[in-house]
Amino acid sequence: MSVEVFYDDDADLGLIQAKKVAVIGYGSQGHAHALSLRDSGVDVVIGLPEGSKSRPKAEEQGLRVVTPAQAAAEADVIMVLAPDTAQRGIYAESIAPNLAPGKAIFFGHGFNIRYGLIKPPAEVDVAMVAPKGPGHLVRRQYSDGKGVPCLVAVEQDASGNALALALAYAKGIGGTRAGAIKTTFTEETETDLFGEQAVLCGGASALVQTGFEVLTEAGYAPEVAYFECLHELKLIVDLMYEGGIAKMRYSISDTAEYGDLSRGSRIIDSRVKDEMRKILGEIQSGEFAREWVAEDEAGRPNFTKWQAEGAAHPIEETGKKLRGMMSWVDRPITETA
Ligand SMILES: NC(=O)C1=CN([C@@H]2O[C@H](COP(=O)(O)OP(=O)(O)OC[C@H]3O[C@@H](n4cnc5c(N)ncnc54)[C@H](OP(=O)(O)O)[C@@H]3O)[C@@H](O)[C@H]2O)C=CC1
Ligand SMILES: CC[C@](O)(C(C)=O)C(=O)O
Ligand SMILES: [Mg+2]
Ligand SMILES: [Mg+2]
Repeated sequence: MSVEVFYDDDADLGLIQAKKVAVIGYGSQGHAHALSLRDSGVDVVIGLPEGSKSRPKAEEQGLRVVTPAQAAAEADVIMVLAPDTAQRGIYAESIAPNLAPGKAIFFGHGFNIRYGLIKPPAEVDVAMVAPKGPGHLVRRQYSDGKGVPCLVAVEQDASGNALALALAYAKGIGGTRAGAIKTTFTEETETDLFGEQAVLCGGASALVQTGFEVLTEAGYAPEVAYFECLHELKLIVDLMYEGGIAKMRYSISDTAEYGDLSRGSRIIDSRVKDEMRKILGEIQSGEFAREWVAEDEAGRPNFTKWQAEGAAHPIEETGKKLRGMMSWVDRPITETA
């Protein structure tokens, strides 16, 4: 393997325990990083605006909450875990005035650095610790004594110790239990955006919805269509996760495997591959980033419309009804402690 992977023994937790860490934002990633760092013996302060709805939650969970500016002023390491579109404004208003030589600014995703929306001064370390999974799973895995693999990257090494500090941070959230892979801000940003748009979120959601539509429009029961197109996807993906596509194909019937081998490439055909390449091009050129920043600045008209359309899709109503009957779906991933 050509990538460098670091585990617990390669990381010195003492490096991050010796620093004060400000976590800016307390959402999916923010709560996971802050609680796990605290449980790893790190001095953590949360930075949130006065009116933030995340404030009571962080305080109930025993964390000290101050404004982003105060947190940035107090801390040696500032981890920015606010929404990507909010980070540029938070940086200009609250972080930049509180940076000083010897401090470090960390990110959970490289978007703002990769697209030049944030340009930290040369005297500070700039690094990334990006878990390869949703924040609620990051916290749950840490609490269960495990970890979610993460990517680490250094954009600017003013101290000469930025990678060691990033690895210490990764250890504090359980990342080096599973493995921390060294990468760059560019590679993390472009692959993360591609993965979520073409495969994991955009691709998978469209595949599931379209399959459900084809079955129900042909007169099959929505409940049966839901099982075939959504529910069983987890069971199939669990097998892929455990042992790759080969293990999934080993476990399914010969009939399913023949259908997979003979029909799959008719669904994901060369037109789909060309479209994936186009999407990657928009990410690499910065076109997607410009579009998303403009959409956010305009008050997210398309985002809101598409979100509402997705929520109103008939598969959601069917799923809500069916999940209520499934006693084994009893611990939502978004429930963490
Ligand atoms: N979601 C995930 O699992 C993953 C996210 N990432 C990256 O992590 C970062 C955070 O994303 P995510 O956890 O999804 O974010 P969320 O949307 O879940 O949470 C954002 C948090 O930031 C707070 N916030 C909003 N505006 C400000 C502000 N002006 N100043 C300070 N805090 C603010 C929000 O508070 P309020 O509740 O008041 O809105 C909320 O607590 C992003 O860079 C993202 O790309 C990386 C890997 C996976
Ligand atoms: C797949 C979506 C993701 O990239 C993630 C959980 O890793 C995100 O930005 O939320
Ligand atoms: Mg991701
Ligand atoms: Mg992402």
